[in-house]
Amino acid sequence: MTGTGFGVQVQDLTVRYGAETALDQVSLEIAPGTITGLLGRNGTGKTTLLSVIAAFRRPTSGSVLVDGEDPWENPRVMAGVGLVREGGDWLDDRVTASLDYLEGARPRFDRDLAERLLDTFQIDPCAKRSSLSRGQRSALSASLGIAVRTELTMLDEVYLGMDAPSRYAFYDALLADYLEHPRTIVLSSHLIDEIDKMFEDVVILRDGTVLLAEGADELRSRGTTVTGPAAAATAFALGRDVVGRQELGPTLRLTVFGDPRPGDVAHARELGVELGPVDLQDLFVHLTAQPAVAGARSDRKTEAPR
Ligand SMILES: Nc1ncnc2c1ncn2[C@@H]1O[C@H](COP(=O)(O)OP(=O)(O)OP(=O)(O)O)[C@@H](O)[C@H]1O
Repeated sequence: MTGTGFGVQVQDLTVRYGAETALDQVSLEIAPGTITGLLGRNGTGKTTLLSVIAAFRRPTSGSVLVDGEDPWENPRVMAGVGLVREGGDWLDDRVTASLDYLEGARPRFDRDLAERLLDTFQIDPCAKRSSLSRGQRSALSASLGIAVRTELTMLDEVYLGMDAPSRYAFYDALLADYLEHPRTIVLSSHLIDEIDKMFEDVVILRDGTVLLAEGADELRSRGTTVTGPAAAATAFALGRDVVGRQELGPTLRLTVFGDPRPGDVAHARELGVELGPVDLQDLFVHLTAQPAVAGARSDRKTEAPR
């Protein structure tokens, strides 16, 4: 699903807050019409990056292009860019006033959808945002973030305050609307296991730099789970980078990181172990816990949209 929505090119982007360097020479690309997971541990620069892309903040140096143009004071581009944060501080206090505002200001805003989502999350449109619980404020922000349908929609950990049923309702609603109305979506998070199936591309930030930027499937293919009798699984994993271990009675499941090797399938069959796919969450924890990873790319080359 590509070609609809705004693409983003970030080149050598540095942002400093006084002596603190939040982003250091970051280069990456977000293809139009994709869902990208922007991942990183706390304080790695995710919000700062999204704020610069949304033109809330000027970079210290480097450049950002959204749909081919500098977004700063650019009404055409900004009309198609939405950055949604958890607390809904971008919204009016009265929910209906936010709906009225978005209807006037954002041509693609779907009020019916917004009202249906508010109903799903049991939010009274006549309520005041300040009277809602934290989870309801998150759900309000997330609902309007979906319904606004900006060509580039960035959701910055918007679902953190929501309980599990609400989060799953949000993921379902976002995916359904994305399939019907393709656009570019960036989801920032450090909680990955619930949403990793949605990502087509993944950017992982670490200490203000790009640790890795690639297709989610490509990243997943760099890890394998090995399941079988403990001795056999251990024999298969010998000399490999083991990043996860789970004992299930006499059975052992190991998660190994690294590109598959020729002969792996035959070797697994000989040993009587099963090879399977890996969770992005496991790889994320491994990659971001370590000082350096061989093979991780420090930037993302320009790619034709897939
Ligand atoms: N307004 C600010 N003034 C000074 N330092 C800041 C400011 N905003 C962010 N920082 C610092 O910049 C770095 C990156 O912060 P940022 O909020 O972008 O990270 P994040 O990845 O979004 O974190 P989290 O997952 O915790 O929300 C952190 O070290 C943070 O302390």
